[in-house]
Parts: sequence; structure tokens; C-alpha cells
Amino acid sequence: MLFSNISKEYRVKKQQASLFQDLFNRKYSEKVALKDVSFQVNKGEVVGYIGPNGAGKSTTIKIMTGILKPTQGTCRILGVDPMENRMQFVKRVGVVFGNRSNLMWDLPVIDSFNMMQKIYKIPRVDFLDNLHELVTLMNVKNFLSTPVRQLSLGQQMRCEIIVALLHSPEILFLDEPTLGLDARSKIAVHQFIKKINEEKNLTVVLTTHDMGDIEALTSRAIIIGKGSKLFDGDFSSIKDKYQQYKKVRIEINQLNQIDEVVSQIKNDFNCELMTISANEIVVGIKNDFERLIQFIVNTETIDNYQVQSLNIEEIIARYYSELDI
Ligand SMILES: Nc1ncnc2c1ncn2[C@@H]1O[C@H](COP(=O)(O)OP(=O)(O)OP(=O)(O)O)[C@@H](O)[C@H]1O
Repeated sequence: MLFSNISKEYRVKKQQASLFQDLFNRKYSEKVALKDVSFQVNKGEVVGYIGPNGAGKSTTIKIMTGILKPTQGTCRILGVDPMENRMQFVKRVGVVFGNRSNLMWDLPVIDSFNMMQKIYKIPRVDFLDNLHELVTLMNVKNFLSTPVRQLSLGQQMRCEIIVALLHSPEILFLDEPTLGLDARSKIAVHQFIKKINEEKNLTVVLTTHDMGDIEALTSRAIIIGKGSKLFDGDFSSIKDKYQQYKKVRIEINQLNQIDEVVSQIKNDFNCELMTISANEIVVGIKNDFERLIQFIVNTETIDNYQVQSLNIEEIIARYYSELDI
């Protein structure tokens, strides 16, 4: 899979002062969604595509699945341009958009599965084999005759993934597959994606806001911000970079003492004062950590303290801010 020097600009209509101007002299501006993004994905790989809101994740998936044409660059999926010969292309890929359903809302789940057989003209024997395997793997047997609208979000997502896999695609694209799911459902989706990748050597590209998806599914992450690729590699190297950075919560119950402690920390330590509230100071610190702990232990007005490492969301936010994004 090749995504080479891809840029995408959307044409956006500008709001004009009057309706008359709007009708007869329409003006447009360009909204840059992707800027010269390149990467390759090999067969059987699982790749996480991470970024904050508006970074360009969905635009990338839409280009890879032939829904959108890039303004510049070359996209080759399974050796072909996804915009050309769409009928052939869609038979070779599976797509799940977390915010759009391929299931028929009022009908039993099994009807949506049967419909896929007709749409993709899957031979009956292959379909039944696949269905049996996927239903067992995803543990959805008990609600095959339940109307989709009565399923929980987690059950629905498991069914969406089955729908995308019934025609045995070679690549699975997942756009925010765990959006809105509770912790248990997320784990079920992770386990399933892992299994299907291992057993069928299926290539998986998934976009996510959720760092837990990356940790559970893959070591390779591509990080995107404001349309540009910022990182492509082993996500643990980003995590390691920030591992020494600690957050220290300092509790002070004597309200009149907090200002003094704040100014001592400010003057004596190389650290970042993250938040200061009535009885708590949160400090971000890297090199001066041991000395800060000594200070805390020796300061009588400090009642309690807690040390935390950065969680993954905070690591990404820090990474973005260092790159001035
Ligand atoms: N059809 C469109 N017309 C104009 N601008 C668009 C269109 N679709 C997306 N954009 C803009 O392009 C940029 C990238 O959007 P995209 O949906 O790819 O981001 P994303 O990373 O998927 O965000 P989110 O996580 O919020 O879904 C954003 O600034 C968005 O506002």
C-alpha cells in the first residue's frame, strides 16, 4: 500500500455579506486537509493513524478507500488506484466508519449479513463458512435475530466489523472503531482485530483518538497533526521519550501557605507549574525530580503528595506542543 506525497485541499464556500452577492459572485477558499503526506504499509501489518480533531485522519481513509481524490500525489492500494475500477476495488477492501453504519437499523442483524452476500455476490458456501467463523470469533451468535437498534454500541461495532469482513477483503480500514465504546467493548474489538490479523494475515489500517487502541493493537503508529505527518514508527519510542517526565500533585491544607510553597518551587526548581488550586499544586518535572521530592518531604506545610507518569494523551499533547502544533 503506497501513499505518496498526498495533499488534499477542500473547496469551501465563503460567506458573503448579502444573499445577492452570494448568488452572483460566489467566492471560495481552499481548506488544506493534508500536506504532502507519504507512508507505506506492508501486507499483514497493523498501523495506527493517530491525531487530534481535524488532523486529517478521515480524509486519509477516504482517499485510501477511493471516496475522495487527492489534490496531489499518488495513492496505490493493492497495486491499484482506488478511484479507478471501483467495483473491483471495493471487493478487495473492507471499511468501517465509526460514525456511519452499514447495518439495517430496524431489521435483525442477520439480514444485514445476508444482504452483504447479495451485494458482493459471495458464493453461498464461502459466505456460510465465513459467517460461521466471524460470528463465533466475535461472539455475536446470541443476538443474530435482534434488530440492530436494540443492540448496545459495542455489539453494533462487532457486527459492523463482521459486515466489513464477510467478503474476505485483503485490507481492513477502520475509522475510529472504538468511538463511544465502554472499556469492555473496546477490549472485545481489540481482541477480534488482533485475532483476525493474526489468523488471516489481514492488513489493518485504523484511525483513532484513543491511544489505548494503539497500545492494544500495534507498535507502529503514524502521528498526524494539522494535515502533516509528524511521526511514523514505534510508538513506544515516543512513550520512552516522556517516561522521565513526572507529574507531582502536592496537597497543602493550610490555605495561607500555598503562595509561599508555589514561590519556593518556582524559584528553586526547573519545573512547570501545571495547575494551582485552593489546596493543590500540580507540577510537571523531569531533571529536578529527586530534589523536588526531598523538598516536599522536608516541608512541613505540605500534607501529602502523589507522583504520576504522563498518560498517553498527555504524551501526545506534549509532543504536539513541542512541535508547536
Ligand atoms: N468536506 C469538507 N469540506 C471542507 N473541509 C473539510 C471537509 N472535510 C474535512 N474538512 C476539513 O479538513 C480537515 C481534516 O478533516 P478530517 O475529517 O480528515 O480530520 P480528522 O482527523 O478525521 O478529524 P476528526 O477526528 O475530528 O474526525 C479539518 O480541518 C476539516 O474541517
